Amino acid sequence: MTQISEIRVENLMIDFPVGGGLFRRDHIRTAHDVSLTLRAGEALAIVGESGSGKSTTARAISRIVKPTAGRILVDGHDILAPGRQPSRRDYAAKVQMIFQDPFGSLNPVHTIRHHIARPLRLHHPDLSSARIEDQVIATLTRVGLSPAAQTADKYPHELSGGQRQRVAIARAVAVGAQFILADEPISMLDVSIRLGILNLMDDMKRDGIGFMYITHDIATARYFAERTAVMYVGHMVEWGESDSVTQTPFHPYTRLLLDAVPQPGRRRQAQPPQARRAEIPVRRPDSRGCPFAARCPQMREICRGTLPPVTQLKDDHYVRCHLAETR
Ligand SMILES: Nc1ncnc2c1ncn2[C@@H]1O[C@H](COP(=O)(O)OP(=O)(O)OP(=O)(O)O)[C@@H](O)[C@H]1O
Repeated sequence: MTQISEIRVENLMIDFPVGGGLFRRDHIRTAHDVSLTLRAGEALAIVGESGSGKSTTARAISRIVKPTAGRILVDGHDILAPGRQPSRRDYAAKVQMIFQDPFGSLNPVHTIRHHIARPLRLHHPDLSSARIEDQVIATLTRVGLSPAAQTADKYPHELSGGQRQRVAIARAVAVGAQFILADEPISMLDVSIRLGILNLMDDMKRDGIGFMYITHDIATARYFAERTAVMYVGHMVEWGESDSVTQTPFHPYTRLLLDAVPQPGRRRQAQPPQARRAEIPVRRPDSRGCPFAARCPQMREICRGTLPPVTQLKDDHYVRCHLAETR
């Protein structure tokens, strides 16, 4: 299986039709000009509140959702271009999604062995049963589900939430995932076991697996991901090296997210009233202005009418904010 070293998303736009009659359909814009790069052995965190377009972006990369515009380049090859599309099965094996609720993706009537062995058989029809069993055991051991033979005999309901998420990761690895798009993989787990899953994914980075880590929690993004992109209503508002984005945040929305992170010994600052009151807006293809304007404590007149351009703050730190233009 050829190795993918980079998945680059360029200027992705995703619109969904909503309501309306047959001929006058309205659209909402879920992703606007999203550009990002996933690299083998690294994690990119996508951080933002509900509805910011994080999952839709991941679904476009995994080819579940067809983008309205933009390019997805896998090692330079545009997989959306006519005639250039890789086989769905091959791509799906290499680029896999895992979800918030691992129970939802496991079938309660089948053992863990079945869940790992079935995709292995599907993707490697030439493997003997003995080899499949060896791989099931090796994979369960690799994700920390030891003793693996005992775990393999169990049913999903006999495992804890953390163990089930490990099974979901094992299943992705078993079929040869090179990139894992992890959509809030720890948010439903007990706080005490979240770190174990993040550490497991961190180990897998060292084996060359690339991650897109979708989260509401900028604190775990900083812990796990080399790079972080903050999204707000379909727009990337700030991105770059995680340390730079989280230690020297520029965008008022990033600062709001960081301010909401509890820190021992620090009293939470009072948030500006605008940041608390405004509704999260719905964006349409013809929406203008900065998506965060209505909530922004530093909103200026230009923010209402003009989408801010991208400003480079440092070597690997970018922001879309009018305030950055007049620094
Ligand atoms: N198939 C669809 N049809 C119409 N609207 C959709 C569709 N899929 C997603 N949306 C809308 O797109 C917006 C972004 O959704 P998305 O799930 O990508 O956000 P998110 O940042 O991942 O949020 P969450 O953390 O809640 O999953 C939401 O307003 C959602 O309702």
